[in-house]
Amino acid sequence: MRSQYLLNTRRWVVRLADQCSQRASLTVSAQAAAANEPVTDLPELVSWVLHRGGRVDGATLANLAGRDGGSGWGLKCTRDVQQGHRLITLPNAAHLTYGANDDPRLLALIEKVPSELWGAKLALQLIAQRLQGGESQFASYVAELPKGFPGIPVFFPRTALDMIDYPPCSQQVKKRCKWLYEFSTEVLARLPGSPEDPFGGVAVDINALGWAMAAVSSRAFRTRGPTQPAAMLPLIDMANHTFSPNAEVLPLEGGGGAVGLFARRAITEGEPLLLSYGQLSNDFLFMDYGFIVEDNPYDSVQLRFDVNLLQAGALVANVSDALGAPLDLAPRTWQLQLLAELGLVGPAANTELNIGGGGPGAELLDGRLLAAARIMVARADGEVSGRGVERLCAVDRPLGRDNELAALRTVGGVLAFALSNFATTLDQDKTLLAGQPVAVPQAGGVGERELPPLASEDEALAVRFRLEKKKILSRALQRVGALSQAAAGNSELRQTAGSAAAKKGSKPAPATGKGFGSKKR
Ligand SMILES: C[S@@+](CC[C@H](N)C(=O)[O-])C[C@H]1O[C@@H](n2cnc3c(N)ncnc32)[C@H](O)[C@@H]1O
Repeated sequence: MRSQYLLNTRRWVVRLADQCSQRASLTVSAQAAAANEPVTDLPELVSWVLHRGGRVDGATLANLAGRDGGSGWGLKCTRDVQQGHRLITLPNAAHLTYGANDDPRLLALIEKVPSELWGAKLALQLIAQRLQGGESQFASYVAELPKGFPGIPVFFPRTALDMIDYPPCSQQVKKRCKWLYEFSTEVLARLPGSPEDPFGGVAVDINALGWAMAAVSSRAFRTRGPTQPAAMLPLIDMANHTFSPNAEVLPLEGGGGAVGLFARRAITEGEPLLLSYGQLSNDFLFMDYGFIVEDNPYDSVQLRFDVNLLQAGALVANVSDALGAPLDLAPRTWQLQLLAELGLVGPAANTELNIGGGGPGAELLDGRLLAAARIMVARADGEVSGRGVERLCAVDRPLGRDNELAALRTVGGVLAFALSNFATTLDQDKTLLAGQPVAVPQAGGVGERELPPLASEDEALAVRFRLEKKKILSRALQRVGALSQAAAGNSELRQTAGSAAAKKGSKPAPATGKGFGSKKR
């Protein structure tokens, strides 16, 4: 079956090109993505590694579907091994990468890809290897790569894409689709018949490029450092992800680029061999790997700072000034100066704020967000000036009782505002995931419309992704509540005269408009 597949490789890519000419966008390749046919003859991959000069000692491939921390195929330990044991050795010759020995036409094409899209560079090499079929030294490896990558949002149909409902991620998906479309139509489509063509006249279309990009983003390693080409590491790349891995990939000393998969601790026979793909947010896991981790300590909600965001938060939380009027956060010169010191305004400002994402046990609130609120609710610069950026950002070190209560209330309003920007609530998402429909307000606020039960795995993944964002915002709101209680009961905090006060007993008002930032990568 595998050799037949190899013979068909060229035709398979052409078939994707045919599909693309009939359809406009990448989302149409969902069918190809859904066809995540199980890889066949997996032990052959082990033979191939041995044939390429590698070693396998205590590891094998296994179908781990349903096991914790893994999906589909993975690696497992075949005997008890000690910490530091080398389970797989992969010499340089078994790494799928690119370099000076490759076809100059391929290297010239790779050069056309911007350096930050390192995965796309390697994807072009993967396509070249795929088109070589049985002549490629990596034929066995390439043939056993999944034919589709379900869960990766660039392959989602429109309905599932819309369900992500989190602009930093949706925008990033659109950006990726745009790049795939432009590179395939403006660069790849012009290659057949030209002297620059490294693909032997085969039309490589957006679906073929999308497949290769997904294969790379979900499997490649950067063992040679950030400035060197990435590599696919056959067999080792069958290891699934966890944040508490029992294995790790390390370069071999004096190994001329060879790498090994090592046991990080003693591992018993039958245990899955799990790597950490990195301390990644769900945005990265979702977009690059097609899965998310529940209660991921590295996941965050990204907000884009703007004084208007604080103003919206103050309005939502009914923060009033000393005279009881709604707080007006039009910044004064000294406030703008302090916001500039925080790096939140000005030409070189970094306005990205993150709620959560610092790792296990880390502070959920963004110190710069609280500092900005402390500055903006202060009525006189003496309340906040001269403290230094670090002190202003210290979440657990209020400057004064009234200032802190108003600042925390404003931050709570910002979080509630961010939550209100989702089309559904956290509980409604849980209902949807339980297979039930939910009723949500119509756009414009008049009447309700029913959201039907989720229709696909893609839709369920999109809803699980956004549910995790809502959980982070809810936890951050709880944290604000706890900090407010502590500040209110802290008798050592000096009352700061003239500062804005949080109006007690008032409920957050509904808000409209998006306060999310856009994902930069
Ligand atoms: C490097 S591959 C690992 C081998 C893969 N399981 C396979 O069958 O080819 C990475 C892919 O495995 C899956 N995966 C890895 N770790 C996972 C996890 N903790 N939860 C869900 N899926 C996971 C995802 O589909 C991901 O894109």
